Amino acid sequence: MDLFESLSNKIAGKGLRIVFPEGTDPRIIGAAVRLAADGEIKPLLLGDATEIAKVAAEKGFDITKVTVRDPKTDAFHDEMAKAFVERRKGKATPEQADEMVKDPNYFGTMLVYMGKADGMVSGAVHSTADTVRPALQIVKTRPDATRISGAFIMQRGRDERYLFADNAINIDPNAQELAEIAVESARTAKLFDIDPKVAMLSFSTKGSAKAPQVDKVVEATKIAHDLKPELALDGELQFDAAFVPTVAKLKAPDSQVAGQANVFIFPDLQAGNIGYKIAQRFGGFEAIGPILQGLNAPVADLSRGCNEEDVYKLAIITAAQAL
Ligand SMILES: CC(C)(COP(=O)(O)OP(=O)(O)OC[C@H]1O[C@@H](n2cnc3c(N)ncnc32)[C@H](O)[C@@H]1OP(=O)(O)O)[C@@H](O)C(=O)NCCC(=O)NCCS
Ligand SMILES: CC(=O)OP(=O)(O)O
Repeated sequence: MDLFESLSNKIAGKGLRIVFPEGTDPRIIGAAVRLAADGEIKPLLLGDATEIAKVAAEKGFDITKVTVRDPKTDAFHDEMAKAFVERRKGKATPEQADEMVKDPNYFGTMLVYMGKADGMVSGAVHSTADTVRPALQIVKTRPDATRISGAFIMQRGRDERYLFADNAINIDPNAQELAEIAVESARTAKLFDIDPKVAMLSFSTKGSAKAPQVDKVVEATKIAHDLKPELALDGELQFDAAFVPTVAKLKAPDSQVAGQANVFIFPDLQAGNIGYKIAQRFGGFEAIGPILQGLNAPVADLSRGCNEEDVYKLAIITAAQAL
């Protein structure tokens, strides 16, 4: 079954509410209208109602089934500002909170934190830092996770599907952080029907190069094995050794993962972000994400280069993460 058919079946009838802080963007409005028409997700657009109605009319969207709220004038503002101050525990004054929750990304994140929305999708207009900072500060990590990272489902056709991480958050993770990203990515992969075989990527395969950057990946591989001994995970592997069976036989003949990997862990964000965009733009892969993993509640950060279809699909994934 197609991934989105399967996810749509999972969320059907649950009435999950997804908030979109960038309510005046035509890609967001278009996706929200489609989701409302499907009836499986209740979309909530944030922004000035007149402005949203104007953009919708210009693009020919019927927004009658979509709820709109304006963070600048919302009746819930005072209650939210109070909850924000409590959550930030001395890191925000009431005056700061008063202004901050008028920001759509903070308002949307607070709705998720306060249980008024099941998930949030933003980032079509805002940078990743501005999109995810509220989630890092307010929603925070799950009790059993220590780091938040960003994964992409990379899909080509109906059946070819991989997970890449971290492509969005941790700029230069140390070995411990990289190991935790790998373990968390395996967990995310299962959500999307991928039986994880995790490759810890490097420019070296099994000692073929020597450098501190390689040592970090070797160390991360050891830590990840200790964290989850039962997980099929190996490193350090170059991408060809991880992915191509004939190359794996030459470069890493004893590996149970080389040549068969489907979860690819990049050593840092330079490699991860560049890597996914190359697969997307040269390789014809659909890049769905970044899906934030390790958070207490689902918040997703779109790439600013996204289209309406990307928004629609990431909303379905975000709703599925809320189950
Ligand atoms: C995500 C990012 C914005 C966070 O950095 P920041 O805004 O400087 O955040 P801070 O260090 O001030 O931390 C803010 C809060 O988030 C928490 N935090 C930061 N990174 C975290 C992580 N990876 N996991 C869990 N919590 C994290 C901090 O502990 C802090 O919590 P506190 O305020 O309650 O003490 C930053 O790592 C970043 O810019 N990453 C790259 C994003 C990017 O451009 N990606 C490419 C495009 S997708
Ligand atoms: C994930 C990502 O690279 O986001 P953006 O393109 O918005 O920087």
